[in-house]
Amino acid sequence: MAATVSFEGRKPACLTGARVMAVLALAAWFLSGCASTPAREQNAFVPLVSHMAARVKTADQVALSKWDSGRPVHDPQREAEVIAKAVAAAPAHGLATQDVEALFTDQIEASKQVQYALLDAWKRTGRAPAWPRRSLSDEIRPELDRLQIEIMADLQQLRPLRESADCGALVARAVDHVMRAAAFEDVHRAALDRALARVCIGE
Ligand SMILES: O=C(O)C(=O)C[C@]1(C(=O)O)C=C[C@@H](O)C=C1
Repeated sequence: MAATVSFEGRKPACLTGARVMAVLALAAWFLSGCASTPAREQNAFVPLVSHMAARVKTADQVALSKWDSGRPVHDPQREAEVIAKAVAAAPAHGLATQDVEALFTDQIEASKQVQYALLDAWKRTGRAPAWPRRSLSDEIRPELDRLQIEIMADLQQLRPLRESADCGALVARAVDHVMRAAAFEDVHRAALDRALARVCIGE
């Protein structure tokens, strides 16, 4: 006869009420992401990550315009303009100029990462997608300028949280949220990580 395990006469320890409560509490803590972060702050980084993700995605259009024009990805003059504009706006947003310079250097690097990846892929197949064309100077760069203003405003709001111990977890949570909505490809996801590299301070 097969041996059976009987609990007769004693309640299995794992089913006691106190233990169930403890497991549920632990699960709630785990699912909430960061136990010490108030609920209203759980999605605090979503606007910043959304705007940075939109900037990353705009690199598709930049790459296409460069494919058509043959202009190089790296445009040092434009980069200097982007950084100078952000640095000039830093004091009004309560941000340190070095911080803003680092953050927008990262945004530019993320854009170049996408551009090089797409242009290389298009070179390999010998053609670029048939997306509608947009003017770099009249449409795409003004859009990047608008996103820059949004990102600066987001950074102003997030000043204390960027220094908190929960920053990394909150950014990761926001990335998950934005990625679910945006259906990004791997190239954009990797570039977004690059863009976010120096968002958390003092980790
Ligand atoms: O405006 C361009 O030409 C871009 O490629 C965009 C961008 C940026 O991210 O702002 C990225 C790389 C260039 O070196 C300059 C600027």
